[in-house]
Parts: sequence; C-alpha cells; structure tokens
Amino acid sequence: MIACTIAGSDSSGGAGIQADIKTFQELGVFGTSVITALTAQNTLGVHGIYPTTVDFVQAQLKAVLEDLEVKAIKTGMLFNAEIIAGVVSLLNEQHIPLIVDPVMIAKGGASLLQQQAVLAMKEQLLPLATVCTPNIPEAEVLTGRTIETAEDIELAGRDLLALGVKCVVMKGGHLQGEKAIDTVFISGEPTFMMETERYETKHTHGTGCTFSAAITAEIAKGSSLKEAIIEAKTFVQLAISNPLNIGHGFGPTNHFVYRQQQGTCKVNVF
Ligand SMILES: Nc1ncnc2c1ncn2[C@@H]1O[C@H](COP(=O)(O)OP(=O)(O)OP(=O)(O)O)[C@@H](O)[C@H]1O
Ligand SMILES: Cc1ncc(CO)c(N)n1
Repeated sequence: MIACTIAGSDSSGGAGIQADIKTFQELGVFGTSVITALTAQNTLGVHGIYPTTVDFVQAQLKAVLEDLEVKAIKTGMLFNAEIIAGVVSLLNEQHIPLIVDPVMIAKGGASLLQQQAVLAMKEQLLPLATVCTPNIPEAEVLTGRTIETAEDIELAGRDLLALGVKCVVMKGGHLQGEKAIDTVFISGEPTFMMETERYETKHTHGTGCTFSAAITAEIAKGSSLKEAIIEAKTFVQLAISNPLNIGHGFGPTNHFVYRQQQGTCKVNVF
C-alpha cells in the first residue's frame, strides 16, 4: 500500500512531512512525499520558511503519481495560493481519496498558510476532499463562524460539507474539558463523536499532522471512512499519552508506541 503526503518539512521531525511518513510507516503503508516548503523549526517555534516553487511542487507530484500506485493522498502545509492552485490542477485529474488537513498556524503562532490563500483552499481544494480535518481555529477561519458551543460545531461542520467535502472531522484538541472529543460529519450519514481521555501535556507538536496521516494510511489500506477515522484517533491518543519528552518547548508525540499498545486505547464512539 502506498500513500502520498503533500506538505512542509519540519526540521525537528514532529510535524509535517516527517510526522506523516513516520505515521504511514507505523501503520504499514509505504510513504511518498511532495515537499511544499522547508521550515527551519524546532519544538520552540518556526524560525524560517523557504517555499518550493509551484513548478517543483508539480514536478514532485507528477513523478510520484506517474510511477507509483498511490491509494490515498493527504495535504498539510501548502503555504500559498499558487501552490494550492498547482496541486489542485494535478489532483483534478485523479480519483484518489484526498485528505485535507487545512494547516494554518503552528503551535508557536507562526503562519503556515498565507491569508490570501484561504479562499483558494475553500474554493479550489476543499471541493476535491474526501476528508477535511480542521481544528477549531481553522474551522472558524474557513466558515467565518465563532465556534464555542456544540451547536456552533454542528453549523460549521454542515457549512464545510456544503463546500463539497465528503467528510469533516472537527478536532476538539483546542476545546477545554476532561475529554478530547472530535465531531465527525459524513455527507448523508448521522453525525458521530469520538472521545478519549484528554492527556495533560505540552508535548502536542504535530498531533494534527499525525492524526490526518493516520486517516490517510487507513484509507490507503482500504478501511471505510468511519473505521479509518476511529483507528486514527486511537493512533494519535497513544502517541500523545506516551510522550518522548524531547526538546525544550512543545515536544513531538510518540509514533512508535502504537505497535506495542494498539489494543490498550479506548475510543468511545457515540
Ligand atoms: N491533550 C490531548 N489529549 C488527548 N487527545 C488530544 C489532546 N490534544 C489533542 N488531542 C487529539 O489529537 C487530535 C489532533 O487534534 P488537535 O486539535 O490538537 O490538532 P491540531 O491543532 O491540528 O494539531 P497541530 O496544529 O499540532 O498539528 C484530535 O483527535 C484531538 O482530539
Ligand atoms: C511543516 C509543518 N506542518 C504542519 C505543522 C502544524 O503542526 C507544523 N508545525 N509544521
């Protein structure tokens, strides 16, 4: 099984391309990549961004797709509207399931998507998405809503489905509460929620990348949308709750632990 990630490189290894490839590997999927930008980054913050040219983003994607039988593709940091348009023009010709993690801001506050690119993401990329995985601040930007209550989540989720996305996973990592609850909207099906314990830690760098990469890997293996999303929640919960405690800031999650502890994590689905 082969998956592809179109995203930025995180030199500290916890997010971006590096998190995606590690997650693919742990889930038994061969990872390929299209690098949209280099970041000089560590657990303390993003110190520099060097975007790839659109031509070279396209050259990487063509090289992968012309030769390898990619079963699922994810996007992460896309940085600007030109890169989004370049990726969309190639993905338009494909029928490969697409998982869009609408990455906008890094944990330390650095912008990973230019403001002018939000419209391109909404109007060009999201209509191609099988799954979109916004955190609450990203969903607020994409829908123009303030999201505080369960009703706000429901309305924002429906707004995103209306853009043409087949499935929206609204991540609850940024909400308060004892549980980490994500809300899943699948077009034409009832909404459901996934809940795990919320682990008290500052080591959550790359949780969103890891989660969306795990969904991508499970879809590449042929799981249904619902199964893929629940297994990804298991993966990210284990990765968060077994911290590596490395770096001086927001450290990375633990991608290795899933193999040993797969059966030990309880995700409540309701
Ligand atoms: N402290 C925590 N304990 C347990 N689960 C968590 C915690 N924080 C986040 N999660 C879960 O991790 C997944 C990713 O959610 P989150 O909202 O953190 O993504 P994100 O903000 O996009 O991450 P990042 O920007 O670091 O890549 C979700 O399933 C969320 O519920
Ligand atoms: C390259 C990259 N992609 C995504 C994120 C968001 O976690 C990050 N910090 N860095």
